[in-house]
Amino acid sequence: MESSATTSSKINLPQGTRITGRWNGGRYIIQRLLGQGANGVVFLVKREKNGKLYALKLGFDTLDIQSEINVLKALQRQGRRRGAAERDLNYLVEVDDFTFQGREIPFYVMRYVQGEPLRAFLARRGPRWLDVVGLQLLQQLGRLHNSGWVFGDLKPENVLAGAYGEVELIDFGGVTGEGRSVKQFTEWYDRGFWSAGSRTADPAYDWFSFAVVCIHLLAETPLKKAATQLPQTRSRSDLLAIVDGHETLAPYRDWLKRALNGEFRDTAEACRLWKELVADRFALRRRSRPATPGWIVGAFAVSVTLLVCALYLTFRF
Ligand SMILES: Nc1ncnc2c1ncn2[C@@H]1O[C@H](COP(=O)(O)OP(=O)(O)OP(=O)(O)O)[C@@H](O)[C@H]1O
Repeated sequence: MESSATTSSKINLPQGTRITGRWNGGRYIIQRLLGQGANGVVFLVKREKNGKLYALKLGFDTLDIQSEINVLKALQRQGRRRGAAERDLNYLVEVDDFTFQGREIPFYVMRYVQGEPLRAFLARRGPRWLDVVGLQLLQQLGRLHNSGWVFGDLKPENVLAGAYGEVELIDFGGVTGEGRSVKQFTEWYDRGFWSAGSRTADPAYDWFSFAVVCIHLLAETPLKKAATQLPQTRSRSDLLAIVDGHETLAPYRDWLKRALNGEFRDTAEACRLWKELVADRFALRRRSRPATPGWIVGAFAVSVTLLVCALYLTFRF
């Protein structure tokens, strides 16, 4: 049995602690705790060699963290073969063990993603930003799907959004090869939980989770209610009814229904249709803008400019 003093969930490493890799000798100084999940604890660290900031994840369970590392390595290998952007190839920095109180604790170092969880981001910036972050997220999923992977555990906590709505997926613990059984999932976003299909990894599994993420972000109360029903009465039609019945979801209605029913040809089509709905909404807003008092226009201008920049960047890349 594992001693509780040395499980990484119990490790309370203060700022300034140096983590030295047993095999590669990489040295990292802890700056602060970034977060803690089921599989590990993540610190913001500074690499001694170059003074750069990274995120370092110490694993609670050797097998779980090893499977995460295997996926990240495989993604990197595939990316290299396909000539992926340098930035994507540099996500995983290094893998090693840290000796703490006589025990080896596996860790890996990854790019530090500066951003805030999706829910906090939308709460602060407004729900309209879902247009931008949604597209970015679908594009990221598309890249994974093109390489034969499915993200699996898609939920708002696993998406970090930056100042311009650029998004990054974190926590690759649920990433599963297409055709295999999804490794890690969270009830609400899981197709099986809603008796809406299998837990076999396919791109449609991620579209479904993405749709539930949107419902969660824009219509949380009815989702909560539907999710607490008995398993035998809970179904995909509950989600479709929420999509039909809630005005906040109206702009995304057709798209969400297709996602819940797994009706896209592929993720590229899901992206294209999302782009179209965003463009339609943007055009409609421009046409129907009422005459607004000058001071509101002024106050609003900054956030609109940011949103327009983000839309522009999103469509360009
Ligand atoms: N690359 C990163 N950059 C910045 N913050 C990160 C990064 N990776 C993880 N985090 C932070 O650490 C938290 C925990 O990380 P992660 O989700 O990978 O752990 P986990 O144990 O797999 O979680 P879960 O319980 O969701 O499976 C995240 O919610 C996030 O706030």
